[in-house]
Amino acid sequence: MESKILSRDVQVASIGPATLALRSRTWDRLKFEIEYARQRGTTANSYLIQADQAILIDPPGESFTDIFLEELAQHHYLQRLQFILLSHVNFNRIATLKALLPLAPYAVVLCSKPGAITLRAAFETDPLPSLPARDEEEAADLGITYNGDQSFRLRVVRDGECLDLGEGHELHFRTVPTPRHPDALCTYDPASGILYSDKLFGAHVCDEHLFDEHWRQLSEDRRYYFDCLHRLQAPQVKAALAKLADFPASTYAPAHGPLVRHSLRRLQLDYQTWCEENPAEQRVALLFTSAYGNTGLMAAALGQGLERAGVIVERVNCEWATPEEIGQTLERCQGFIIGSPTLAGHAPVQIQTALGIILSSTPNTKVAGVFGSYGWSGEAVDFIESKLLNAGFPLGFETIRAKFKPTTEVLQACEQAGSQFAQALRKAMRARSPRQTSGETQAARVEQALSRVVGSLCVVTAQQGGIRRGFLTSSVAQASFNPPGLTVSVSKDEAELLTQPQVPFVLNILREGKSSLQRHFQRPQRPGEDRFAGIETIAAENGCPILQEALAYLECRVKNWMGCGDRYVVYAQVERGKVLDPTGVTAMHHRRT
Ligand SMILES: Cc1cc2nc3c(=O)[nH]c(=O)nc-3n(C[C@H](O)[C@H](O)[C@H](O)COP(=O)(O)O)c2cc1C
Repeated sequence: MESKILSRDVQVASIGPATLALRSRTWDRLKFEIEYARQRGTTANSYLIQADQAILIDPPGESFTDIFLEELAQHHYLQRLQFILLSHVNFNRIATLKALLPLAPYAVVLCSKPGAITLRAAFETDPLPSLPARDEEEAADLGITYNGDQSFRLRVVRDGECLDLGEGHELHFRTVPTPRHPDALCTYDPASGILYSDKLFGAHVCDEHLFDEHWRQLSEDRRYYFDCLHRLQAPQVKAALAKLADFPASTYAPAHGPLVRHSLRRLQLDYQTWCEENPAEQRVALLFTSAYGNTGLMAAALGQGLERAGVIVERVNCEWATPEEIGQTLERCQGFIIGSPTLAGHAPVQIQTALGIILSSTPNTKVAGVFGSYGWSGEAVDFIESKLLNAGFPLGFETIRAKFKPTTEVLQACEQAGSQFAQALRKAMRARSPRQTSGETQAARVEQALSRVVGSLCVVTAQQGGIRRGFLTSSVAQASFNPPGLTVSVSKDEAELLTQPQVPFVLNILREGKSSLQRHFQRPQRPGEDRFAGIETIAAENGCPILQEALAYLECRVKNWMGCGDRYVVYAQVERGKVLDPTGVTAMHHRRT
């Protein structure tokens, strides 16, 4: 708990024979880079192998230099450090290296050939402070082989090369160049079964978990990390995976986030799938007008964020575009963002025209976004947002409003919103392209076609013998209007709860973006478990729990049911109900078949 109060620390733990992980942690967003936009903090992972010879793998960047070196010195006599491996070279890391080398004067720096070019250039422009004098006698006392060379020692590691540290730690190096890190190296240690995977298999997440026993909770962060870092270099990542496949690794030790041990095979398969994914073009229409340039500045920042996340942006200044051009652009794009100033209490007429086109001819499956600058009342943005929400468009980011000229913070928020929008778009596109089932049987075709029927995600909550129960369902449909009634399809286990006349229950309709509730109620209830521990609820008038984070709820009473195949269909009448979050969007379940 205490570590959450500290903004930075170094977590140290043994992860294998003679092997320590030193994770420099920050709970803050480390940098203003798109990959940190989920704001889950990050860890810069370093590793220390203390065999006959000692190697430090990947010292962290300069935000951690002092705390890291202080901690490292607690675990190793730095004079005796023989190797420092840089899996890739960046300027941040060089700062720590420059502080470390005078403390570890006998250490040889290892990196790939392209890494050595960067390193030499950095040391030429900003030379290393002179290292303490070294001599063979002192080296011998320390148990180090030393050839008397007084200069900074750099050794280029080639693909396939090995380095024997003793005690079975014979490191195997593989170069894994990508456009973003042309100098990247991965290293396998057979003594521990650890593959030091650098930028592969990581996540920008900071918490107490050293390993990935909570891997299900990491899936979105891992995917986000992949999308930000690797999506645009998928062919090179695929080649890297093939190169590393020979190593029988039992643990991946990445540069960021938890080490991968419990979900190693799963993450391997995920990476292979993500690399294979048809990089379907993602195109967003950025529609705006700007009388004095303020909304225009916001549009520029949003466009930048979208493009950095790999999305094609079609910018349309509605002042100059014809309605046909606007319509055609919207048709080509899977999402749109609309920005407007407020002038005399309204959006300018050109924006009203664009909005009319959207509302009359754009399917509400497209992801939308709203932004704009205003002076005092800002009606235009509110108006556009409410029209889009009422029409059922999902919003890819929370609407952004700037008072007059946007500040640097607002522009940063716009750029970040661009990347968030790209993620929402990707998610929506994935949901709309279900995985093919294998084979071309009639049953497979039926399953695929049936999966196109989507339902809102709901949690049914009820009480049985004083015990509160709840389960997730997406098989809900309105069945009657007067009186209002609905049907829920339930499994045979769940039917026990609802197949009784007049039994009350609450249907909690979930909100898009609240996947924690979904995950919670997805897993089966364990005997004796309080299903609602840690979940905020209030009691409905019928006595059943209402989930406070739901989008809306309906208090229902069972009237009838029938067995249908492997399920029961329950008909219930709705007695009361309320929308809890008028601006939220209903969460939908798109089946993966
Ligand atoms: C003629 C005029 C009328 C305006 N009317 C409103 C208004 O009714 N409500 C409001 O919040 N801002 C109003 N504003 C302020 C603008 O919305 C604000 O200056 C905004 O930054 C303009 O954005 P732009 O630079 O993208 O055109 C008005 C500005 C002008 C010049």
